[in-house]
Amino acid sequence: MLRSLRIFPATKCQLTRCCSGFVSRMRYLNRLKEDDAACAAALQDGLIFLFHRLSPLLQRTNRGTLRAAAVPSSDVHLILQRLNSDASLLKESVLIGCSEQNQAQFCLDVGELNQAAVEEEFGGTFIDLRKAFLILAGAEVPLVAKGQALLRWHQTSRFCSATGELTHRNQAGSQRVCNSIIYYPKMSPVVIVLVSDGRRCLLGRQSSFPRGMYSALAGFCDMGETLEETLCREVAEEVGLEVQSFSYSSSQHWPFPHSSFMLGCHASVRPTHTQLSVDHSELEDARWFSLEEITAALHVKIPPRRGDPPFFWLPPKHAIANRLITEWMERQQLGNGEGTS
Ligand SMILES: NC(=O)C1=CN([C@@H]2O[C@H](COP(=O)(O)OP(=O)(O)OC[C@H]3O[C@@H](n4cnc5c(N)ncnc54)[C@H](OP(=O)(O)O)[C@@H]3O)[C@@H](O)[C@H]2O)C=CC1
Ligand SMILES: [Mg+2]
Repeated sequence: MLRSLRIFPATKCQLTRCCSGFVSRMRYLNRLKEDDAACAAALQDGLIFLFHRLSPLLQRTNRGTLRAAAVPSSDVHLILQRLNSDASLLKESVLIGCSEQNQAQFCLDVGELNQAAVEEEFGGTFIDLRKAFLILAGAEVPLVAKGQALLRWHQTSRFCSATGELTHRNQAGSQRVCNSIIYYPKMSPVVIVLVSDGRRCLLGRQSSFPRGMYSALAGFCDMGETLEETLCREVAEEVGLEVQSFSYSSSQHWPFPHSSFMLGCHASVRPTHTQLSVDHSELEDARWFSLEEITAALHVKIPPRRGDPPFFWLPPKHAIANRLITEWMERQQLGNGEGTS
């Protein structure tokens, strides 16, 4: 069996950090993680993405679209006071990034407050993240994903699994400590792979997906597995195919189900061995799709509205599955569908 790994040329925005501020921003963020006083000071001038029981606050823009609300910390402080909240709530904010203007970005879960009252004060709505992911676009999507993942981790890591005692977080929220034991946020590695036979690509759907949505195949890495072992095993398990070659594309953090590190790949199977044997305990359906079908689906507006005729649609633009499918389509259009595509 041939199993080769090729690295795709990185896109400009991924690796060419030509703006000189990048290094200073990264060093600033690192300092905020290590220095509680500096982080507390940054919080006073920071921007906060609000959540209520892990659902992000979305506000309507002037153009009628929805976007995740990044609220100045001083405004959050005033509104929390108006809602009679304990001032210590603001300190529970977790550091998630730094804007190009060097303004620290945080997330905060106000789940202990009345949801309707907070929504009214901030002029927005808390929306379940899975639904929000189908609506949101733009640079703040990864921040919202990271914020929810970190908030979830803090909410489920309050006790030390060795001693049973309470753990304590640093101001940035990048770690929790019990005596000498330090806990860091955890992610599960997942391989996501777009399989092609050179002419068509393979998509599947789980019964839990929204109606009509198909995506690339994905699976969690087992302990001790390499990326390539997981990829070949998952394709064999889920659709009964043997991968001939594959190439790495790119990666993404994904907050579901509990924070996954998605490693995106393309894989090819022999055009003579494309008969699917779908494991229906894992996938409701899996099918080969032509270039024409994929091109049309990439232009469908999502999520479909109630009453729309049944059609298949693809994950949103910011999902790595969409990136893999778009890459495949572009290479097919260039007539370069052979090899690892
Ligand atoms: N960003 C994107 O574009 C996409 C992201 N994804 C993500 O990839 C993830 C993995 O894909 P999926 O097909 O579900 O994975 P798998 O094919 O590995 O199947 C999921 C099952 O694996 C078991 N499992 C093993 N390790 C873990 C772990 N660390 N965490 C949770 N379950 C585990 C569970 O089984 P049991 O409960 O029986 O133990 C679970 O139900 C999905 O959760 C989804 O969020 C998927 C498609 C697109
Ligand atoms: Mg799977």
